[in-house]
Amino acid sequence: MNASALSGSRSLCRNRCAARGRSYRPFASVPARQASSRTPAVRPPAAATPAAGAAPTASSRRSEVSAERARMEKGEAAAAAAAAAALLQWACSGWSGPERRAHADPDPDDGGPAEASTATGGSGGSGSGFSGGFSGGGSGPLELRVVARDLGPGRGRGLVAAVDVAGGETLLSVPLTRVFTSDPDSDLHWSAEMALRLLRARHLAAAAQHRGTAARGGGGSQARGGEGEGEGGGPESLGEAGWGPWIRALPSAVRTPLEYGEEEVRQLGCPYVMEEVRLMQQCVRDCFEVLQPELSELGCGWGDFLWAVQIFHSRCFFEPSAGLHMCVPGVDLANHSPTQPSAQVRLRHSPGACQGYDALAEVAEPPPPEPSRFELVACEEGIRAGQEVTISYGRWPSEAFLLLFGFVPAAAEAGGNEGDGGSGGGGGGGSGTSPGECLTVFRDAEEAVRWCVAAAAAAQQAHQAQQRPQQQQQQAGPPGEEEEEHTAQVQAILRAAEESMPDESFFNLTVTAQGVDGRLQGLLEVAARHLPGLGPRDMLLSRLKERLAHFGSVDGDFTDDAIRQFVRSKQAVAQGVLARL
Ligand SMILES: C[S@@+](CC[C@H](N)C(=O)[O-])C[C@H]1O[C@@H](n2cnc3c(N)ncnc32)[C@H](O)[C@@H]1O
Repeated sequence: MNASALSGSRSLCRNRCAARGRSYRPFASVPARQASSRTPAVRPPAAATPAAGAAPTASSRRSEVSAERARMEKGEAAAAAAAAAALLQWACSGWSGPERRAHADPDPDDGGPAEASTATGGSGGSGSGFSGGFSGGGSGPLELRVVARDLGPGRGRGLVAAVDVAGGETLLSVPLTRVFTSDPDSDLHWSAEMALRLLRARHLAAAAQHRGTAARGGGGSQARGGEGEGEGGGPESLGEAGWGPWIRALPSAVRTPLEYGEEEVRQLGCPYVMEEVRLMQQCVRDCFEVLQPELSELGCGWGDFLWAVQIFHSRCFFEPSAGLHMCVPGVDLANHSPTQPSAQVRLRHSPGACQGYDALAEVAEPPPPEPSRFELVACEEGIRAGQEVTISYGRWPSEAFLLLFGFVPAAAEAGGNEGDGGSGGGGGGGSGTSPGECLTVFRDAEEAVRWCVAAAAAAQQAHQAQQRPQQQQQQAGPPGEEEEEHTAQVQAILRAAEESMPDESFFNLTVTAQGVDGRLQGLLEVAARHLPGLGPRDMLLSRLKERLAHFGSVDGDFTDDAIRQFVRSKQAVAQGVLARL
């Protein structure tokens, strides 16, 4: 029996929607620590030396500094390009997929030509594409159909088709031995456990690289790896030190709300999300406290740990049947498209892992064992040369994107062609929101019903005050009595709601661009039957206006564009529903 595709993109979604704080708390609380800021991606330039005899003017100094900065950025970009190019070859170790080129040493530091050097046709685009690198284990480098390319601020690197690709063609195929996978038996929170292993691997890979460099007399390209890595060595032969090529291609900075200060958390506006962010931040601080002794031995501090945790939050797939988080070198360069992904991922298992393999082996020579592989495959429509290769990370509300990936899909991406600068609408979730976007109206049934009871009481009081101002003052009962009456009402409504919708869970009651969550609608109808004076529509209108007010204005002074995008997306949902009520 041949290899079989086990999972499509739907079940192998990027990460689990662990955006709900409850599922995120791994340990009992230990004392909090102050977050320190991450190392910036671009180091400040070294002091420039003024020309002999001339006192540097402010402007000459500025231009020297910016020239130095540009040189450093170019150097870093070239190193990043080489590392990403080497990564794709390393990741596809043992793949017999796209044909191999008879070996000619491609120059990974040379952006443009390097791209053409492994492509079988035109690159379909100019710019800083990177490919090439060392062999994945055969006689020459694989002629991959994709290259990694820097797509600019706000998107980072991505994968781009180097040639026209037919529908269903495999673009990358990574053995599971080179997939960094969570340990399901660990007592630690999944991302903390993976972070510790990543930092240990980084430490060991750097030491191995240093030894390799020293043995070669100090020469050699960084991207080509250290001791034993050069020709495709990986964790299967080198243990933890074998992850070097992947680690060197990881971004040096990742920014998710785990790095937000209190002011940025407040800018999010929504109390539910603010609470979620604070819970996640606390959880990661707690994990750091627990792991600090082991981290110190690796020479790692809070900044390193935070970086590693965010690497996994922003790059893992979640495989639900085994409950595993998987970070897949090379495939982790694919960006998200909410509506028009050009590729998808799947897991292929080795014949030995397939049902019927043993029976077949009795009657015929079985094929040689193959490791299970994680693959990136072009969608049916195929991909044009030069087009970005994107996948869907899943249909999540924007808080999930924000909390884990640190970005919120832009309205233009949600509704129209990516990068077309259009205003969105249609195609996605409507109103320029991405599919899966929703607005939490109430966290749960109890909060909803308490709110309805309070709103009905306030409406009744306002009405009475209008009718008989004096009498109303005299008739108000003692506060304790009123409280009891409200609690009894809340209980009665909750019981009635449970009876009318016995199979529903009432967690996270939402509205979307398409309409109102049926559970919320049902709950409001039950509440309205018990509370005189307010209909379900009045209650929803009033609560949505309240929720809209939480988000303030999108013209606010946001420090992170992801926050602006988040606020804009939530406002769009609320406004869309309000307009249709
Ligand atoms: C799996 S990585 C993809 C590769 C990444 N761009 C890089 O440079 O390494 C996920 C990260 O890419 C960025 N990203 C992915 N899709 C994006 C999109 N549609 N818009 C903006 N940023 C995106 C986000 O920073 C996200 O956390």
